[in-house]
Amino acid sequence: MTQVQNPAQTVLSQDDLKTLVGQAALQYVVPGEIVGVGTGSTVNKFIDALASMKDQIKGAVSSSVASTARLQALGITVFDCNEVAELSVYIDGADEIDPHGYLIKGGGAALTREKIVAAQSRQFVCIADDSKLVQALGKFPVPVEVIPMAVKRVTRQFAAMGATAVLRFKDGAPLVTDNGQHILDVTGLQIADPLAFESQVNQWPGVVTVGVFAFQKAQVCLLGTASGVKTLTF
Ligand SMILES: O=C(CO)[C@H](O)[C@H](O)COP(=O)(O)O
Repeated sequence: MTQVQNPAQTVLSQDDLKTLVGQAALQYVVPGEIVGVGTGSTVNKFIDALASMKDQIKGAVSSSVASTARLQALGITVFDCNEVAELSVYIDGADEIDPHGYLIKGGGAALTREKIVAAQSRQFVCIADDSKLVQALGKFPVPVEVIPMAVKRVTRQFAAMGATAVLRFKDGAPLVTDNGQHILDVTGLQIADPLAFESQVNQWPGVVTVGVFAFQKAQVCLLGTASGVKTLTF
């Protein structure tokens, strides 16, 4: 584990920690290449920092409509995922990070495209404040993107394993993702084996993506702490 100190020992807000890790992630961006970009408030800090490198990179592949809009507003070219065979690095946040680099993601409802871009990248660098580091995944409700006609069926399948799935709403209606699907937020899960859990839920008809990233885990995590940025490698 390496650590960048906060020499003045100033009190850092959660927003400051996100800014710190967003800037620290620039060291993983390869000049002349296309970078994979995630979604969320921490990634927004990375996108803002990336603007300083926009003339050194070819552009980005984005994981959401929101990130695409932010990248383009800063003058960064956004490529379609199908135009790019492989990315050297994918930078994204997380809702939970365990000691193996397994993640829960999808708090921002972008999990499907995030998993696709992560799978297309040689290295996943996760950026987060230290509140996201946990011993075991599952306190944060696991987002699962589901085709609308399967919502009730998948809800019953989670109930059969003793968990509770709740349909996510936005502005008084079921949230519709960038892919036209819904999100179930699942609590009461025991995720002893994230790889097995991801495999199992992936097989249920109607499930598009489960927000446990075990097959697409992080290789590096830049964690914002009161004393600076800690680098964890998995
Ligand atoms: O998975 C995500 C979006 O689908 C985000 O990366 C995750 O929710 C963390 O977001 P934030 O940086 O705002 O805490």
